Amino acid sequence: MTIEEEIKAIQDEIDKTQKNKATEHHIGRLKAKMARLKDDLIKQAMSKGGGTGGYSVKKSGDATVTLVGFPSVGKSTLINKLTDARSEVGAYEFTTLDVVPGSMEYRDAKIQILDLPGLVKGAAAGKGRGREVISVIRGCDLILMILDVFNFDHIAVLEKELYDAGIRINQRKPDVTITRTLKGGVVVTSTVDTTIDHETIKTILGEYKIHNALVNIREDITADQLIDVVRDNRVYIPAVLVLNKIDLVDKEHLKKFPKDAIKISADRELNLDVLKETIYDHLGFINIYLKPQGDKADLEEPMIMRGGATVGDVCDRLHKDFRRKFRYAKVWGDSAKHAGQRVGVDHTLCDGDILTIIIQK
Ligand SMILES: Nc1nc2c(ncn2[C@@H]2O[C@H](COP(=O)(O)OP(=O)(O)OP(=O)(O)O)[C@@H](O)[C@H]2O)c(=O)[nH]1
Ligand SMILES: [K+]
Ligand SMILES: [Mg+2]
Repeated sequence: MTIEEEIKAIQDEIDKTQKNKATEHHIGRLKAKMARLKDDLIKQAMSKGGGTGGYSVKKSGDATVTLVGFPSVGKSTLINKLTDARSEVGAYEFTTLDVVPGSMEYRDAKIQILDLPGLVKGAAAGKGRGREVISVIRGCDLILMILDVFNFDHIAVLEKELYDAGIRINQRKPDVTITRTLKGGVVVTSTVDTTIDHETIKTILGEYKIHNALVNIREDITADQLIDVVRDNRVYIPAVLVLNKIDLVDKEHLKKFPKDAIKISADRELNLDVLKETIYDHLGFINIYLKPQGDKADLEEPMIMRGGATVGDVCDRLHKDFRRKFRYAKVWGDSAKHAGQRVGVDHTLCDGDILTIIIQK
């Protein structure tokens, strides 16, 4: 049996198993097996490429957004309208074979957008340079899932490919920690009621050969989410649904699509301003004002960071040596307990904070 066939066999077994308390732990074991096989598949696909032919994409700007979709949904047409890029457009599939970067300036932010080759079914397992495309997607800050009015049902395939590649869209990392221990078995503590029972948790960990660990659960999670925590190679990225080519259908027909999809025509430039605003909002930028020691803060030109950024992130942005040479920082603003609070690299900043960084000379 090939890995694909094994995965299929396990999926069939999960599908035909009645879901109830008595079978929960059997299903948990099957899911863990399947997750492991999918990881094998990804590894296999990567080694086949021999490590060559990967796209080298230099990140630039304040954040990176990728255009993800099936061939010919209009990704290249869109990047040409949103940025300074000139990516080839064609009425045939796989016009784009490379990653094409563009830069969009919006409000005070410089946003990098990457046009990608079309993703197809089986991409996560390496089809159509799928692995290379996926590794670019894994590194981005926001995914635009591009669909067109003719093939909206492709959404399920896109979601599955991203999922199989370890990309979790519009999810937070579960608030669960697993700490390996030398003995004592698997001990589960939880601060909330959990839907999966402790036996199932142990079974799933056992599938990954974890027989001694402290599992601390602070949020109710599914078996699949527990597997994600065990695997620890998942990325959590926000995504926005974009429906292109709306110029080709009438208003009545458009009502059939989900409300939260941004409906555009890249070619006719319909609704692109709404899309830009949505991109900006989803990236959750914050402004940080730098204040050199003993001097006034620069209130004219804030530094644009992503929400959740730490003092260390600001150091990295300023200079490659800043984190190494860092001594301490002082903060004024919403993140500070008091004006001028002394903080370390792990301190999380808020929008509007004023920051002084002190480094070794
Ligand atoms: N009517 C209409 N056609 C569009 C629109 N956007 C793109 N197209 C057409 O759709 C076809 C495919 O566009 P591309 O921009 O090459 O699509 P792509 O997603 O980059 O395709 P690949 O690179 O092959 O994956 C071209 O013929 C475009 O002119 C749109 O908003 N409306
Ligand atoms: K095309
Ligand atoms: Mg293209």
